Amino acid sequence: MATQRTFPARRHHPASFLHHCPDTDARQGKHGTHMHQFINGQLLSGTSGNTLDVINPATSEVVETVRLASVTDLDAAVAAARSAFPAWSRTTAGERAGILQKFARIMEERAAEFSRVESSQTGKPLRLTREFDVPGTIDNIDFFAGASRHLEGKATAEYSPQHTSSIRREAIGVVGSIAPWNYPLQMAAWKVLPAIAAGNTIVLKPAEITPLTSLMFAQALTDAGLPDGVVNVVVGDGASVGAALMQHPDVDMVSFTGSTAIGRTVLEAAAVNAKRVHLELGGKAPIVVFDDATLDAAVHGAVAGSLINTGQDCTAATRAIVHRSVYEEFVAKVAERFEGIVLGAPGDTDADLGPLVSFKQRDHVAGMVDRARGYSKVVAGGYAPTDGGLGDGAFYRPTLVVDAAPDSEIVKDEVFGPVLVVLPFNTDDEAIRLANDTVYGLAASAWTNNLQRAMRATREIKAGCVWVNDHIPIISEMPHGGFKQSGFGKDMSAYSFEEYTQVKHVMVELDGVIEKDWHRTIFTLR
Ligand SMILES: NC(=O)c1ccc[n+]([C@@H]2O[C@H](COP(=O)([O-])OP(=O)(O)OC[C@H]3O[C@@H](n4cnc5c(N)ncnc54)[C@H](O)[C@@H]3O)[C@@H](O)[C@H]2O)c1
Ligand SMILES: C[N+](C)(C)CC=O
Repeated sequence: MATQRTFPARRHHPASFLHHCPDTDARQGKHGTHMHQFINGQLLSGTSGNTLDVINPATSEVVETVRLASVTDLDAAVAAARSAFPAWSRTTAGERAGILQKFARIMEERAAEFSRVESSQTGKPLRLTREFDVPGTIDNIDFFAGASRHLEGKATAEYSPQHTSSIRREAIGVVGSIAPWNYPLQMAAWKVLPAIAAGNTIVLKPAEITPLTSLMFAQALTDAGLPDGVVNVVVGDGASVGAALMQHPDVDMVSFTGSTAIGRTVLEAAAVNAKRVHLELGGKAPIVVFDDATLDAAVHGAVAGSLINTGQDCTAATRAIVHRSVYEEFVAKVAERFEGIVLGAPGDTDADLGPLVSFKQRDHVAGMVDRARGYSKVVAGGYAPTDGGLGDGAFYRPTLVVDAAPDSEIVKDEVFGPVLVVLPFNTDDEAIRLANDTVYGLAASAWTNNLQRAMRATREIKAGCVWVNDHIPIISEMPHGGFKQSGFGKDMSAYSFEEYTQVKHVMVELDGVIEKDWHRTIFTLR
């Protein structure tokens, strides 16, 4: 199934899931539905009194207007999840798998709709959502349907002569999850699926600017037979509703994907009640190109790996660390390919790349590039295009930066946009040192035809994933997650499933005696 997860060799319709809603008249707002909370199996309106427009960043059109959740809405969602937990956690693995299998088939039927809505709320090319986001999500659902039936533990046995010990792997309870805006559908899937497959219930807060496919996802799960309250989606802002979810006394585990800065606050909040924490944070992935690499393959990998999802990918190639003997050629070839990249709106079939998710994100990217001009050289891109109708969107040209010092902002900090910086190296030791010269450790790649070099890179680069001669592919069976300040815990794979369970040791005394041997050894019971 590797093909459906790899980056594909790229006009907007307003998002709509109105036909899933029970009461059209009550729900309609100027730009569509106002029912953007999914609590206890019902689509509801948020009660905070604040609204937020979901905007297609390719066109600046308003897709939907969301009435944001209040903390009271959040409390209702947590209460629904709490009350659904006893029954859901006692379902058999086979029952949970059956619902997930049905859900996967529903998602297949609605794939075009999911792809369209995902593109409209993020500006992503339909090519990307059709070939990557939606099929990847369906494969994930099928994976976790299977994983739910593979509870693992050590063998039951008499490790003490008087007792039989066995392992139970149990659900944790109510999970509070927070997701970012870069892959809204996939992130919802990565949070929800392992949690419910293991028998937990969940309250998910998607990024408030891209909530639509998370709501559709929850609704489709209900259509597949998921009981009310098992999955709840609350659309509210991070500082109030997000923080309240992480601190909620009735939430047993928190799972957060987003920036390292907010991740730290999540960790602090979880410490108060000693909650289990799962953090998937930022990245600054190196792509290390040795002198024996097939250079054109490395150039392709650098272009696709840095520009996927307009660079808004936590594993995106951001720092090309290139042997000095091939450095000039590498820079020239990447710059040429960057210049050839076509930008466009989701439905533009010629387009390779969409816009940034918002004008705010574009300004952040442009600000970092503008500051970098003061200490480095921008050899491709570095501006927001206005020709060909792109002026209405948050577009930014693929940007290549050279001659930056290893400790400069553009090399050290996460840009989260279509920007690649290239650094030269002379020795293998220097390459590995530069690759590890970051607080992040999410992903990395090494490009070489020398087996020993490849093996050294996979062993010595401190990252949760090291690719050899590729950069970006992910697969449901294998874990995704960081080292260092990229967080801890794994998404996807059996590792993720296990994180949403807790291991219980059950020890049964076998002989039925009142005074046990160990009592006599350490007590004189009188
Ligand atoms: N490691 C991974 O798997 C992974 C995947 C995708 C994105 N990311 C990271 O996410 C970041 C980009 O996403 P972003 O800008 O949405 O990140 P962000 O940290 O600003 O926001 C992420 C989520 O946290 C919420 N939030 C904001 N303030 C909060 C608070 N005080 N308490 C609780 N929740 C709060 C937001 O509403 C949003 O839903 C990048 O750093 C990227 O690397 C990591
Ligand atoms: C989800 N993933 C791994 C595709 C990219 C993270 O931002």
